[in-house]
Amino acid sequence: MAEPVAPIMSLDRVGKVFANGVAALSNFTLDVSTGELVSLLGPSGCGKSTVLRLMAGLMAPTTGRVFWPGSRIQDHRHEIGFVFQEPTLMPWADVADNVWMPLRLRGVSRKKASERIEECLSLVGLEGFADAYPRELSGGMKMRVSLARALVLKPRLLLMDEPFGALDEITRFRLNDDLLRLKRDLGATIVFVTHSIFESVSLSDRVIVMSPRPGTVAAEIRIDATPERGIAFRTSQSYGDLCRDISQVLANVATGTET
Ligand SMILES: Nc1ncnc2c1ncn2[C@@H]1O[C@H](COP(=O)(O)OP(=O)(O)OP(=O)(O)O)[C@@H](O)[C@H]1O
Repeated sequence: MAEPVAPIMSLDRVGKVFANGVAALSNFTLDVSTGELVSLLGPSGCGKSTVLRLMAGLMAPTTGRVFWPGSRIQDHRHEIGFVFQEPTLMPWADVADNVWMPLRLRGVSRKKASERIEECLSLVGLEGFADAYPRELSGGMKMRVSLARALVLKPRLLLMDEPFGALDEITRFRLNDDLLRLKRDLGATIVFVTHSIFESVSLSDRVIVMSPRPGTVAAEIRIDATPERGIAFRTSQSYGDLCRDISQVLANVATGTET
C-alpha cells in the first residue's frame, strides 16, 4: 500500500462571512498533500476563489483554521505562487522583467535573477521570448508568462484561479498538458479552480465538488490515472465515466440532493 503523504496545507472547519454579511464558506475542511493537484469545482459564487484567497493568506477565516501542518512559521505567503484568470502582466515591461517582478520585490537584481528567469521561461515553453512585450503575445503565451512569474520563487504551493478559462479549447488543452508535465517534473502541489468538469478530470488527483454558497465540501472524487494523462486518457472510457459521474454529482449538489 502507498505511504500516506503528509498534508502541506489544511483547512479545518473554515467559515468565511464578509463584512457585508455574505456567508461565502461554511465548515469547509480540506487537506492538500504534497505533490497532488486538487481542483475545486462548484456552482458560480460557491466560494472557490475565497478558498484560494484564504489559502494564500490574503485574508483570514471568520471561523476555523487555515494552517500548514508541521510548520512553525505563521506567514507562508512567500511560499505560494498565485495565477489568476487574467494574466495581469505589466504592459510596459518585457517578458523577462514581468517574470523578474517577484524576485525584484525581494531585492534580487535583474542580473542575479537572469538565470532563474531563463529557467522559468524554458519551463513554460517560452525560450526566446524574454524581450517580447505582452502586446506581442497571444492569450496562451501571456498565461505562460503569468505561470513563469508564479514559479520564479519556487513556491511550495501553486494556487490557480481559473487560469485557462478565457482561452480557446486547443490552447487550453495544450496548457493542461504542459501543466501536467510541470507537475510531474517539479513535483508541484497545486490547487486549481475551474468551471470545467473536463478540465478537472484531465488534471486532478482529486476533484472537490462544492455545494452552493455558503460553500462546503459536498463530494470528493479521486482520479486514478497514470501521471502522463494526455490524449490517451482524455479519449478513454474511464475519462468519460468520470466526467459523467461528476456531472451528476454537480447536478445533485445544485438541487440539494444527497450525493
Ligand atoms: N470581498 C468580498 N466582500 C463581499 N462579498 C464577497 C467578497 N468576495 C466574494 N464575495 C462573495 O462571496 C461569494 C463567494 O465568492 P467567490 O468569488 O469565492 O465565489 P466563486 O465560487 O469563486 O465564484 P465564481 O465561480 O463565479 O468565480 C460570492 O457571493 C461573492 O459575491
